[in-house]
Amino acid sequence: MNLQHERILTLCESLNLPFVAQAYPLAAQDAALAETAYSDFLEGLLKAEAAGRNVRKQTMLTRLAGFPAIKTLDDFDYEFAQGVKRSQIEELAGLGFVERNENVVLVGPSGVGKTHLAIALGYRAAQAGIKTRFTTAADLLLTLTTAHTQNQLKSVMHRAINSYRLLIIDEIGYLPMNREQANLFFQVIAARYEKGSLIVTSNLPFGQWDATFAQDATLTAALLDRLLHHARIVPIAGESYRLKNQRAAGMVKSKRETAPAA
Ligand SMILES: Nc1ncnc2c1ncn2[C@@H]1O[C@H](COP(=O)(O)OP(=O)(O)OP(=O)(O)O)[C@@H](O)[C@H]1O
Repeated sequence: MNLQHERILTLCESLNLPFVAQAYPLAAQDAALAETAYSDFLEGLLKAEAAGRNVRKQTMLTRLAGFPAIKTLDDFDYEFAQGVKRSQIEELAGLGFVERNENVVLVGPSGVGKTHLAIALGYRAAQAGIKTRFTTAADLLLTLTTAHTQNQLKSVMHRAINSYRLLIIDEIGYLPMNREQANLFFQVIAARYEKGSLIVTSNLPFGQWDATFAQDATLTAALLDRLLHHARIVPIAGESYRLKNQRAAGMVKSKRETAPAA
């Protein structure tokens, strides 16, 4: 414990300053060579600690979000996605909608980039320090029905739904729900209403949502009312990006080619 280096490392550990501990030997050497002012040296070390903590938090929030893959807005091809306005997506990327507890609804056929955009916005949020969670409608329902049968709905609603500032629910519309599932889903939307942001994706136009929600037109109307009251809707049209290469190689026909002649 006689070496100053060891004493500094011990102090950094007890004061929880891991990034100062990491940065200081080189920073001290550089400062001695450059005859840096003591205050600049200290500021540099504190900046290293702040930057290190920020990266650690971003990594933790990205892991916590449970994205199935990382997709970014830089990877998104706006030329391909029909109807998506770059200006609208860039405005959403500013994350003001999360501050205002508003929702984003991405609607369009399979493969047009709804999940890609939802993840990209969620990733932005996690990078900005916002507690975010990605789930599919099917996984969410499984969690909720299990909690319901185990009489733990309240605590699971808090842990899996309300504790996140941004909740992404992917693929609404692919699985028809029974009445109990539709009720549970309604509770999620109602619990988040004006309290936290949602990004949802669906392949179904809103007029067909009752087909998913147990054919219950009243419940579907109440759900859409809450979801869409403060929402930005992003309609996406066009062909599936997944089949882009096959179409280009002539292995799959485009929608235009398969449409009946007018
Ligand atoms: N405009 C685009 N630019 C770049 N990649 C895209 C674009 N659209 C889709 N992709 C890619 O194509 C694949 C399918 O897209 P995605 O899963 O986002 O589609 P989706 O609309 O959610 O479809 P589904 O309803 O079937 O889930 C992903 O790998 C995604 O990154």
